[in-house]
Amino acid sequence: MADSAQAQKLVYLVTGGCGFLGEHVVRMLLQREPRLGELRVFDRHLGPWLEELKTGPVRVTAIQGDVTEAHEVAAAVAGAHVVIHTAGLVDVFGRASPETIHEVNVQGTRNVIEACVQTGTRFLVYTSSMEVVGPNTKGHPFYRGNEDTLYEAAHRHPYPCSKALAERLVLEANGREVHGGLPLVTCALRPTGIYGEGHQIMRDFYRQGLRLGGWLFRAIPASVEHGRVYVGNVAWMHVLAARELERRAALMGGQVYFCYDGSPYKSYEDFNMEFLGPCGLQLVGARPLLPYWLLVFLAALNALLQWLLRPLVLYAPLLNPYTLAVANTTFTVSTDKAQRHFGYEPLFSWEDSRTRTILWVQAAGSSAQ
Ligand SMILES: NC(=O)c1ccc[n+]([C@@H]2O[C@H](COP(=O)([O-])OP(=O)(O)OC[C@H]3O[C@@H](n4cnc5c(N)ncnc54)[C@H](O)[C@@H]3O)[C@@H](O)[C@H]2O)c1
Ligand SMILES: CC(C)CCC[C@@H](C)[C@H]1CC[C@H]2[C@@H]3[C@H](O)C=C4C[C@@H](O)CC[C@]4(C)[C@H]3CC[C@]12C
Repeated sequence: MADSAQAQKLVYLVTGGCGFLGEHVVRMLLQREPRLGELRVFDRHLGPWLEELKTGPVRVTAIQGDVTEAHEVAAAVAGAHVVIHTAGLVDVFGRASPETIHEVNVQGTRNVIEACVQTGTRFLVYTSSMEVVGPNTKGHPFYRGNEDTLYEAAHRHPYPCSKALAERLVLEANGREVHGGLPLVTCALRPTGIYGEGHQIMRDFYRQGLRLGGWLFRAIPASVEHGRVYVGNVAWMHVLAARELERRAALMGGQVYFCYDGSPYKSYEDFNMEFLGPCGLQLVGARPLLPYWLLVFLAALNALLQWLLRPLVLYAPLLNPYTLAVANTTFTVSTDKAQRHFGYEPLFSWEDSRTRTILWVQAAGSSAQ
């Protein structure tokens, strides 16, 4: 990645490249990264859609592997110029054990860093999460905050704990000497709640609404703002950050950036209705139908049932004390740090993001996608 080699073709590795965000990053790199020479897609579960990408001008290499296996990660990283590490176990519902979440998100990230150091890969972009900051368990609002806003980050749930630890590892690795003697340059991107094509929870809400005859019932006050960002813009920010890390190493190295775009500030449910409404669903109630104390009780009951039933069956409903706290606490960002540091501007307008998501929900809701 030197000035004299403008035309040099680069090898990129995307871990978790077959996930919701990962697929968008992969496709975005192929569309928008002119210096891409080879794209390695590393995932535990490879998607069949990768096959169609192999016929294009850029060499696409699919690698089935596990980030918790250091030797598999090292083999995939060897010879790559840039790593975008987006693989992670996203579980706030109690499907996986805390140990497994830690293993994938923390040890997996450690393996990626060590692989970069051992093999001489210098540029690492990590997909972190807003949950590294909050919402915290005390329900403190984070109202249109930025990367410098003071906030009491108090983590107890395994998922945000693991993302916070992994992010710290990535940031602390900035400046480490990699094989060949040059410094590693890292940064972390913190998306809020991502939506868009491939968003399984949105699809689940749509199907649930259809089952209930087209109705969804308000649970959270409309005044609680929940930050959301379109997946295409999150992918674009990853591509830009990866591209600019060398030229702006001194500025960007060791930095965190919230992922943002022009998506409106709304409650979780009102935001979902931007897509589910045009698909024929209605949200009943200007106010929550159930009192909050009852939701707290139901969430606690779900947690108890999950624990009691665990030896027999996995019971993992959407509502639990943690998801209720996240949905019921204002957490929105307003920042221009990524714009100032590496020229990020959203690629997709809100109207475009909305239209693309509606078309996907309509198609996904009626198929077994
Ligand atoms: N979805 C969101 O709203 C959101 C918000 C902020 C941050 N994030 C972060 O973005 C990243 C991607 O999330 P997503 O929503 O696309 O989730 P996802 O589950 O759709 O994608 C994660 C991918 O990682 C892969 N993976 C999991 N464990 C692996 C392992 N041990 N080895 C190799 N690959 C493995 C999965 O197979 C999957 O393809 C995660 O790091 C997540 O923490 C997501
Ligand atoms: C009506 C509610 C009580 C129903 C519960 C909704 C709940 C499942 C939703 C609300 C907020 C969602 C999280 C939020 O968008 C941000 C993230 C960050 C990311 O790193 C992982 C996903 C996650 C936790 C979303 C999961 C689903 C949540 C909790």
